[in-house]
Amino acid sequence: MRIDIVTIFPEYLAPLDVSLIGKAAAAGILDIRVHELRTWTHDRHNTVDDSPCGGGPGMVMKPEPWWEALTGLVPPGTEAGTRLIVPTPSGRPFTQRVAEDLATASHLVFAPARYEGIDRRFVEAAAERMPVEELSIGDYVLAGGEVAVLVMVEAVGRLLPGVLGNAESAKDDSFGHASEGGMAGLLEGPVYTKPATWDGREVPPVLLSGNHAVIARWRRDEALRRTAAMRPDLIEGLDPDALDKKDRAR
Ligand SMILES: N#Cc1c(-c2ccc3ccn(Cc4cccnc4)c3c2)n[nH]c1N
Repeated sequence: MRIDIVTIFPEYLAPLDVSLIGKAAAAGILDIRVHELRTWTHDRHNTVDDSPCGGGPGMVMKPEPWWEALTGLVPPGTEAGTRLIVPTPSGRPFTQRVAEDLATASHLVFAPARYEGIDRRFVEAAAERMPVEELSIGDYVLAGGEVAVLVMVEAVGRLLPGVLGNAESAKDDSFGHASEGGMAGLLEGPVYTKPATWDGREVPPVLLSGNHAVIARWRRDEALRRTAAMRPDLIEGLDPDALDKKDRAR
């Protein structure tokens, strides 16, 4: 997967060189390219913003540099397989299901804006050339879209074949599809490691029993318990077929 990120703060995306995503890029699974939006400006001050039409606070990002950037990165006629992602507080929720959908694309272009956002006409013009997703990572207000891009690239990148090692798997992710069984659709339950006793606190004996069926049952019970406590909305949304008889007996 090729990922292009256009921003006025390229240094904000430095974390993508680290850890899981950095290793995936080094392995060639991801081809991540970060671009400075001002590359596509032509005035002496490399202007990317202007005052909002109709008045109001702040500044709005001009459509021209974004359009030139998009056209430079995705020349007309080469849009097949490319999706434009625009982080915005007014977008539809970015969820695990959205991440799974984006993971099927061959090319993602991210447009993290600043100020009050990008002139609407850029999104409208882009949508005539390729699918555009306006996405929000949560119900809080950030100062720009770069943090959202870090979140989205990690959530999507980890789903690509070869990114997670054999020891880890996205199969049982929280928020995954409950219908796939396992913990999918539920929050993660508690995790423990050695020592068996720490601070006078014991690891639950079942985890030391070696009985994998009983351990799996205990873990599912704990996942259900945590989900009911922290995210009852997810319980309501679970596919009934994904709940087995013992779950229903809880
Ligand atoms: N995804 C996402 C986001 C953002 C977000 C994303 C892009 C931009 C670009 C500019 N701003 C600042 C801004 C603009 C308009 C009103 N209020 C604030 C952004 C915020 N905030 N919260 C989220 N969950």
